Amino acid sequence: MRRLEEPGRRPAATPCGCAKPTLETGNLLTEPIGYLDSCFSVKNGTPRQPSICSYSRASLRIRKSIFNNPEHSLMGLEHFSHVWILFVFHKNGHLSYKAKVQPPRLNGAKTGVFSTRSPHRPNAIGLTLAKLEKVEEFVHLLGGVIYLSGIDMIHGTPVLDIKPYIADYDSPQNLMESLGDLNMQNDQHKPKTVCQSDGKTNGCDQQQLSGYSTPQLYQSTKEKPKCSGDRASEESSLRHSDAAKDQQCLPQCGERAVDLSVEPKSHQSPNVADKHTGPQGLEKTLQEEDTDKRPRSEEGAPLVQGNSVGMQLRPRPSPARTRTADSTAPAWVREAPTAPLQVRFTPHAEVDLRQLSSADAGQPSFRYFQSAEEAKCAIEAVLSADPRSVYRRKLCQDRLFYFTVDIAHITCWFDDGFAEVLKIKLASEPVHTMDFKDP
Ligand SMILES: C[S@@+](CC[C@H](N)C(=O)[O-])C[C@H]1O[C@@H](n2cnc3c(N)ncnc32)[C@H](O)[C@@H]1O
Repeated sequence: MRRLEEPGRRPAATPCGCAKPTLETGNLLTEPIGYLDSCFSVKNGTPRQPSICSYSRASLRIRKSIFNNPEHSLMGLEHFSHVWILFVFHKNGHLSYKAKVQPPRLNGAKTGVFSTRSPHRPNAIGLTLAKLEKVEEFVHLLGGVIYLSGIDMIHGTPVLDIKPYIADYDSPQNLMESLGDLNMQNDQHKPKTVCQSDGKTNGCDQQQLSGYSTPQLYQSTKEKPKCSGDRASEESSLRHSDAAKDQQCLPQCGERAVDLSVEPKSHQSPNVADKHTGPQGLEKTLQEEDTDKRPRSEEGAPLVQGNSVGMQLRPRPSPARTRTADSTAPAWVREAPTAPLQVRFTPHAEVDLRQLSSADAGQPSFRYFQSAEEAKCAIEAVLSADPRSVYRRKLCQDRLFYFTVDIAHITCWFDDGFAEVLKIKLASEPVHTMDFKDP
């Protein structure tokens, strides 16, 4: 039986003295899901990033004690080509509270720890994108094993979690209507503004401050975000548009590369998309895969050498899978159970939104959004993707749906193929920028 609380670890107390559950405070007591068997035994010589050596190999046996039904934990993972591994830099000796570090590439110069991948960090947590070579299900009394390549972790590394790499979610190229698309269409290559504060005075250059001179996180801009009034129809038309036309089009800002799907190539299954770039340098492209020169088994699968792993790679089962230029994932991660919804605003809701964003009449204005248009885009994006739970969508379709974003409390309803915003009011508890303040 797992112990949830260790002696000595106390849940943090609230100002009123009551104990707060550890998850609420972020004081997580970690329990490694397994310890890595790695081809690297010591830090010295271990690649500094996974992309450096795609043949560096490791395996991870999942500890059975972690789950109630351990045999299920790896289910479905074999459909992904890459995984994120979250781990502890256990050979660092101690946690590091140095705010500046000297990454090797800076050749002796220092920079802030959060701008680096340094192993010396306050929580000693590492993040590696590795290629998933094989998944071995749980057998009898033994925990399941995953086999990885392209790793930068040493033997014995405690692993905290595994998450699938999903190009649609994890690659900035595939982000829909990112803030960058909305606000920075013309200054993509400009360095970001950095404010340096000595704690007493604001050390920002006045020019740089222009966007931050109010207490808001963001200040309104005059720039109108390019937010399509009807994303749902845009998406579906893009999806179904003729391939030749698609191929001539390069994705514009705000468009999703994923939507410009090309006709599947003859060797691909129909739901395979060959569009995304992904973990660079980690995986071979489709073409390269065919010219792989590694030793092969009789079945044609590349044979992996290496004593700790000693495995033979088999072609993974490929049910409905979506393939990007560099990674694969099961099709379900891209195929939402429902088509994107059209989003409408009643005239009343439009007025509400304008009122909410008007800075006059003592009305608080948005803290995160830069304008009413941006707020509208955000609301559209949220609703278009149908934020309802499956239960609500299937069994309580006629219920009003509420959510809060920034200072806006939104009331809407759904029907076949659309969501309609009925009312937008000032939220009684707007989303705060900081829930936990420094003491
Ligand atoms: C620069 S870190 C990057 C790790 C990860 N990709 C990240 O960005 O969080 C990689 C280096 O950490 C060191 N390292 C790997 N595993 C470690 C462990 N378990 N404890 C301490 N250091 C480790 C090795 O020297 C390796 O070269």
